[in-house]
Amino acid sequence: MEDLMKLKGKNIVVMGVANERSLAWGVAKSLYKVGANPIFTYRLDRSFAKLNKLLKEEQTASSPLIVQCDVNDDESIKNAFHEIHEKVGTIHGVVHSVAFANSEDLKGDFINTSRSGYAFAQDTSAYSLIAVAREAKPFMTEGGSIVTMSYLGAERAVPGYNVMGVAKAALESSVKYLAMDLGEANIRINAISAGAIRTLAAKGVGSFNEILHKIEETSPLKRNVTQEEVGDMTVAFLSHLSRGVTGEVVYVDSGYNIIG
Ligand SMILES: CCCCCCc1ccc(Oc2ccc(Oc3cccc(O)n3)cc2)c(O)c1
Repeated sequence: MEDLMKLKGKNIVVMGVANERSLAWGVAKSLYKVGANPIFTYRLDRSFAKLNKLLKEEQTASSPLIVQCDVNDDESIKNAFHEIHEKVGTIHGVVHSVAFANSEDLKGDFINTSRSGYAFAQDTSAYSLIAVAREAKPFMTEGGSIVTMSYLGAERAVPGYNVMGVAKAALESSVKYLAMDLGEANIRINAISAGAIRTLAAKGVGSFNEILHKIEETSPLKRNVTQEEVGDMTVAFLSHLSRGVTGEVVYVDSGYNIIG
């Protein structure tokens, strides 16, 4: 069978697995399906524990590399990518599935967003992609692909999404500016804009349940999307198949975003 994806044995850094519901874990499962070699980064110890448990259940061939990385800290990002390069050599892809905003900034009126809350959401959810791309680039000597996760709230005003929507707008614009810089190194960078999926993070966003129901009623496919569907489209963006695409945002949302 022709190897269309060309991901066998490729080193893909997956950032942001917090538990079995994380989008990043969906990406990891899709990467195992195509024989790639995921390397994981985590922030909190409880994520490290969850990751180890998930990987044991997944019966992965060799025990994968897991590295601590706090995306609010440039030194931590630099050290993480140096350690990854030391251990696996060339990096062929990076999945950035990391974001955070204070819960008080994810409900009520956006106009009441604090200066510090706004800066923290931007730093964690948007600036972190720039820092990750900068630190990964020197080790992506064979070219490659970077994928980040966004949401419709980057483009539309979605009640409750508030400060995270503005952070995702910055993230999606950063994807285009980073595509400009990374292209000459044959590194592509794109965003997946995922439909609402019940993750640990989703618990922090007000009006989440209403949105899930609305997608079932309104979207062309009349259903919500799954972690696996997001994982598969991310792998497509990491693979040879999307080699002509960079600076793009693709919606994996049952088509919800196209409906007026
Ligand atoms: C009202 C919009 C409903 C659909 C929201 C879909 C969604 C779900 C989760 C998303 O990812 C995060 C990540 C961190 C985040 O900040 C959090 C999460 C939990 C607690 C907390 O204090 N902050 C909020 C959303 C995301 O960007 C988008």
